[in-house]
Amino acid sequence: LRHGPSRIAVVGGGIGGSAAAYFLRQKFGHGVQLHVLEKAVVGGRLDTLDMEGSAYEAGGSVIHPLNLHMKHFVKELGLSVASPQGSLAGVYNGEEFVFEESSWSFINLLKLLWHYGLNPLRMSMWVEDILDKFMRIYRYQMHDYAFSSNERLLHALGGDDFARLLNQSIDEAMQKAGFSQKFINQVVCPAMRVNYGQGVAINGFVGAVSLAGAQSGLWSVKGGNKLVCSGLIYSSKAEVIPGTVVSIEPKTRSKRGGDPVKLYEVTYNTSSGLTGDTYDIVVIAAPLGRKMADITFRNFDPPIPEFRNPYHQTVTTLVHGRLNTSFFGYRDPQAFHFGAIFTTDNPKLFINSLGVVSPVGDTGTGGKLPLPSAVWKVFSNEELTKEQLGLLFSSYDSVKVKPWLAYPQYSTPEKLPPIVLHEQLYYLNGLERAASAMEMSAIAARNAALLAFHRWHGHSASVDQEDLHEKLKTEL
Ligand SMILES: Cc1cc2nc3c(=O)[nH]c(=O)nc-3n(C[C@H](O)[C@H](O)[C@H](O)COP(=O)(O)OP(=O)(O)OC[C@H]3O[C@@H](n4cnc5c(N)ncnc54)[C@H](O)[C@@H]3O)c2cc1C
Ligand SMILES: CC(C)=CCC/C(C)=C/CC/C(C)=C/CSC[C@H](N)C(=O)O
Repeated sequence: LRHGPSRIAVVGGGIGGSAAAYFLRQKFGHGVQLHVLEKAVVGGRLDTLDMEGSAYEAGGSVIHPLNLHMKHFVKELGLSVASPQGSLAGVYNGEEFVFEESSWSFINLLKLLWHYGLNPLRMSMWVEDILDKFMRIYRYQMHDYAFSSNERLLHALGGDDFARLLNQSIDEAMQKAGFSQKFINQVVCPAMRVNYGQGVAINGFVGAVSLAGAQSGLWSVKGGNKLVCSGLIYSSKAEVIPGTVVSIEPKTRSKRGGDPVKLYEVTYNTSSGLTGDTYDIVVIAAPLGRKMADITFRNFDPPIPEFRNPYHQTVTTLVHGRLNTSFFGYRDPQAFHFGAIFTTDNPKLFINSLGVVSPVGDTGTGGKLPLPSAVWKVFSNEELTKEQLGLLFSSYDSVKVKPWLAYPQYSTPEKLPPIVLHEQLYYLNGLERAASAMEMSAIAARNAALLAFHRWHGHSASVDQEDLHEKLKTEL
């Protein structure tokens, strides 16, 4: 029997890296030394901004009720759940509201039927069907199965349907499924713009995830979602090493009287200069690319190919102020009841969405009306100018801005990067090119930990099994 590895490095301390540390500890046990190398702060794209003494989610904020890994982490770490406050939504096309939610659910139903016929109901069923297939991952992972590529993982969940979704835009996928263009433009497109800052040209899979992100029952972590990352790293007893990984190189060390040992030399930049360490296994949990985790893979034979990995800028702007309702065509502020404004695709619009937000410590007021002066979260592709802020708000006290390289710039056909970069060198964030969400990184993390474990011990039967859905039907 092969000994376990002595040392494992995880590059990146976001939700992907911290979940990887947690699952690696679970699989490899307490004998292995775990390092999480982080160039900035633990949490990555889960972070808060402070405004007037309270903290607000500025990155990943909402979690789906069926995101079972996130749910498990929160329970395991003893954290609490916060439910976002409900507010009335409107869809603005740059000139007028094309849909206005009512506080009466019956009126809403009639409005939806009047505007879009059965499209909304059919969309719920369409998304539900995709979610049902997606949920198979939990059963596979519970039974310790891993996948060596992102394509195989997705194929094991949704077969050719998921492969097709990656090859066509959400616009094409929904048109083919019989949804009306009016519904796609006025309902589906605004959901893509608020969630991914991109329109309906994004791939059908991320489009479906985005629609799931508009369902009811969404939640977040009381105190901030990033608490999950610090909690997972603490519970995995991993050591956080502050440093920017700049290169990884394979090395072979000869052992007296034994077989040569294969290792990876990881070089990283710290405040006191360049340094390095060697590891048996390395898991990269940060998006690779020139503008991202710019890591050089030295002396690999064959070389590790570079893959195109463009990321999209989303700017989060928090504003404590009074909305200028006349910008949205409401002369009388009293008549303006929306707390969430979504937008259709109009090049003249300089925002993707704006909505009233609560501090992370707050469970929300449960009220439906925005306060006259509230904290608004604005998503835009570019930083808002003073003039633009002046157009949106009649007055404001404070503004906080956080630009992100937030999500992959999606296009079709979507090619997914490899998971296995070398024998014991793994890459998590390729799955983000299918869809970026906290749960996707957690799923990729568990898969990488299982894969590393099975490949280390030569358990080939637990990797890339076909027809798992059928095989597991008879298992408890
Ligand atoms: C504005 C915004 C809103 C979002 N909203 C939601 C939402 O509501 N729900 C949802 O599910 N998802 C949401 N997401 C997406 C979600 O936040 C991400 O999918 C998820 O957080 C990605 O986690 P990760 O750990 O894979 O990557 P990251 O969080 O990017 O973590 C990578 C880490 O690696 C570090 N790093 C990078 N390069 C190096 C290097 N060379 N050496 C060492 N460390 C390095 C980085 O500093 C970072 O901490 C949102 C994202 C943004 C930006
Ligand atoms: C992975 C699955 C099955 C579901 C995830 C659904 C989900 C929570 C999607 C949201 C993804 C996302 C990138 C949202 C960004 S904006 C979020 C929110 N509207 C905000 O205002 O911050």
